[in-house]
Amino acid sequence: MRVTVIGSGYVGLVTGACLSDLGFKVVCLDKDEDKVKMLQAGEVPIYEPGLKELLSRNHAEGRIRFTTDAQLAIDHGDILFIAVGTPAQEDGSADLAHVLSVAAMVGRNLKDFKLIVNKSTVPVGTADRVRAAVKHELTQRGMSSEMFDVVSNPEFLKEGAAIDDFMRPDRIVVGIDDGIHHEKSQRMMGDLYASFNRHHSRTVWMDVRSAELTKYAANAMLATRISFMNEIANLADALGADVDQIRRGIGADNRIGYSFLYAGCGYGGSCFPKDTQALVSTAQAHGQLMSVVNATEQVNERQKTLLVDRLVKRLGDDLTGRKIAVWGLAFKPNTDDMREAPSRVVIKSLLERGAHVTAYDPVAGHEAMVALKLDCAGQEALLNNFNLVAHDMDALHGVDALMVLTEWKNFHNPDFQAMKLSMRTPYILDGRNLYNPDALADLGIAYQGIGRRNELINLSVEPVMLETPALNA
Ligand SMILES: NC(=O)c1ccc[n+]([C@@H]2O[C@H](COP(=O)([O-])OP(=O)(O)OC[C@H]3O[C@@H](n4cnc5c(N)ncnc54)[C@H](O)[C@@H]3O)[C@@H](O)[C@H]2O)c1
Ligand SMILES: O=c1ccn([C@@H]2O[C@H](COP(=O)(O)OP(=O)(O)O[C@H]3O[C@H](CO)[C@@H](O)[C@H](O)[C@H]3O)[C@@H](O)[C@H]2O)c(=O)[nH]1
Repeated sequence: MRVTVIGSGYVGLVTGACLSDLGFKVVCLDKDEDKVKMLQAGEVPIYEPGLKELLSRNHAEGRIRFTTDAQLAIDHGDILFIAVGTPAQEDGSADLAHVLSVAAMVGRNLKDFKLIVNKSTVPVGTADRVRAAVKHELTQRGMSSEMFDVVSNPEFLKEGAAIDDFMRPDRIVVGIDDGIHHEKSQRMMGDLYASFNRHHSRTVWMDVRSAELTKYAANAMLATRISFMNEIANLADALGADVDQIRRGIGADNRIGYSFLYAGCGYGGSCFPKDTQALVSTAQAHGQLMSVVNATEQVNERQKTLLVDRLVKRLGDDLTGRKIAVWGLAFKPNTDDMREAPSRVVIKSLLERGAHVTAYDPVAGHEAMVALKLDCAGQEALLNNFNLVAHDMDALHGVDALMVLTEWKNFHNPDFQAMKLSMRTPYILDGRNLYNPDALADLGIAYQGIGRRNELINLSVEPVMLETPALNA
């Protein structure tokens, strides 16, 4: 069986690389010529651990190719994956333009039976729309409209751990509807994922609509856990309790489990924010309420501003003359993805208040500049007060505070003594709860985590007063 993957982003490239590594002959199609040229030259346009090695090995062994040639790509695969973006529109609903344009392109190029597998995250009913778009093109060409099937196979990989997630899935959700091709489609999907089902079946078979909704339900559930813990953390701060102890206390209950209970400065990324919005939007369109998911989003919006609110409480609303360091820009470690990263909200807010921001991220610096330029469109002067540095310690010279926004491994055990010497005021706002509050108090570093008994912890290190009294407001 041959595989074509349409869309060479995080999901498409990982899918293509992993399936080629399992022995399938894969063609990856993308409409972005620059991206395809890079891939053909052995470069990888995104940062995802292990991806470069996997692609170059399978490319060298002739199992994976990259192209912009739609006809070649459609001819190649027995299975055609759709893995293009489904970004949020203004009203929160998913933009299906890329998915439907791929469907039409498939219909224009189809010559014999193909199984179209939708891997993009799409609202319920999208498979029907894909089917209709392909049929429309086939009918235009006077061809049989029965020479394809559409199944749903949502993807559950996490960025930063994408290859491991793909190669060792908890489950594989496959939605297939009744119809003349049902048996054939089920057999093809079974063959495709046979390597993952050897010991026990990880495939959960269902109908297409349920599969489409399963993806949103999974992301909304995970996002809800995070927002729930963020609210517990904020309450813990007010009450003098420690959310990390609470996390361990509740995680030990098998019914709850330990995963996705980490409080922090809000969730970001290309999935949770847009998928929760899309779910709410779908529910609205069908006259249903999604109160829990709505609340999850609201809590997350508030959480992204929490660190700035705390800083302002200490230093005043006007941060002119203040220097703030930021460690971590990507929405999570091990990725360069800046989509909906909390750092974007934090940095813009600091710049708008007049602060000078010096930031460091091990890999996302370039993407961060692109994102911040977008965020500051029309207010470009704000970026005069922003600079990126190449080493974490370089961000700290003379700063009034350090904000840690992404839990990259190399931030876990920094040289606190050296940091203290470098900063104007030793004050850390830890958005990912990396540090031990008591240890930092002993070192004489003012510290605020998320839900770490903040009201009780050593904030006795007073902020430095600036020379111009107005700047101390
Ligand atoms: N990123 C993740 O971690 C993740 C995980 C699971 C599911 N998803 C879902 O998978 C889908 C893809 O996400 P992504 O992060 O890989 O997106 P992405 O933006 O990284 O990549 C999408 C790619 O599709 C290409 N493309 C767009 N239209 C095309 C067309 N007509 N023909 C060929 N190529 C086209 C773009 O050029 C781009 O390279 C989304 O629906 C997303 O919600 C993403
Ligand atoms: O306990 C936690 C876990 C995560 N996060 C934050 O949540 C966001 C998302 O993290 P994660 O889920 O690890 O990364 P994604 O790559 O966005 O993966 C999510 O979104 C993908 C796209 O739909 C799904 O495929 C994955 O299953 C789902 O975990 C990040 O900002 C994290 O910092 C927390 O704040 N606390």
